[in-house]
Amino acid sequence: MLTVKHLAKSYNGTKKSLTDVSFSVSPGEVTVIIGPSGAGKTTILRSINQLIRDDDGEILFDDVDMRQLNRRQLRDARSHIGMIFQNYNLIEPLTALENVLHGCLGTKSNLAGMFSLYRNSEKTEALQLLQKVGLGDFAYQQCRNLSGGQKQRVGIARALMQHPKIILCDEPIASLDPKSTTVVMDLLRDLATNDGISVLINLHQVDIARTYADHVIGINNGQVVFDDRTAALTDTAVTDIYRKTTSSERSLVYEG
Ligand SMILES: Nc1ncnc2c1ncn2[C@@H]1O[C@H](COP(=O)(O)OP(=O)(O)OP(=O)(O)O)[C@@H](O)[C@H]1O
Repeated sequence: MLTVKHLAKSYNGTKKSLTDVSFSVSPGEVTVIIGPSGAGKTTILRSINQLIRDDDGEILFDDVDMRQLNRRQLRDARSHIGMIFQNYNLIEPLTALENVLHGCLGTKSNLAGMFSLYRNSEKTEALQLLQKVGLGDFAYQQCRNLSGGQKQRVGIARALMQHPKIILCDEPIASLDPKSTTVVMDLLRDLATNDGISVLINLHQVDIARTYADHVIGINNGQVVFDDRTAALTDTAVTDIYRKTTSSERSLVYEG
């Protein structure tokens, strides 16, 4: 359903943040990307829905290359891709319900979106989604009054409002305590297993990757150094993924 081929990205024209990155994400699976800080995990995730423009490669989402789409086509494709962020990206003064409703803005005309005109069926669905993530009683609370774990669950409900085929999560638990981490990861796992939604997650916590992932991709220095089922993620493999790159290896990546 998602295949990334030979993706390359340089932010400043010389240093390559990604070099020839290829991998696939299967339907209904949790795929976790791990790797040291600065390895390129966020760059990969943001390239998939073209929040940043990569330099080379293919991003096949349901066999269509995201890189070749015009603005309207890209907006349409993005409406099937949910995003979950470390800092939640909610509108804090608005209620949980209003934030979830924002998930369907991508399907509305500019005018309806500007005036936040939602159908009753959409409001009902947003309430149901808040119940699904365990926040039925918080629908009318301003998001600024919610805990981090609750905010992330609002973010998940907002993504679900898009009826996504895939949810991209950039360090979704980085700001959460262990209890909230479990709630959020259980929820993401459940969406893959029971709703058939593909979930692609950038994580720093190897133990969480081992617990929740079907498939792990290891990135080091802008390159894929591990791509296998979770059972193959041995301690040796983890050490290799997190190894420091030597200056000669880095110079390979720096070449133009
Ligand atoms: N906007 C930018 N301008 C210039 N360089 C950037 C930009 N964003 C990222 N980079 C560089 O690209 C490389 C990959 O960054 P990226 O944020 O994708 O890594 P990451 O693996 O997600 O790191 P972290 O785990 O710390 O979030 C790093 O060397 C980073 O400094």
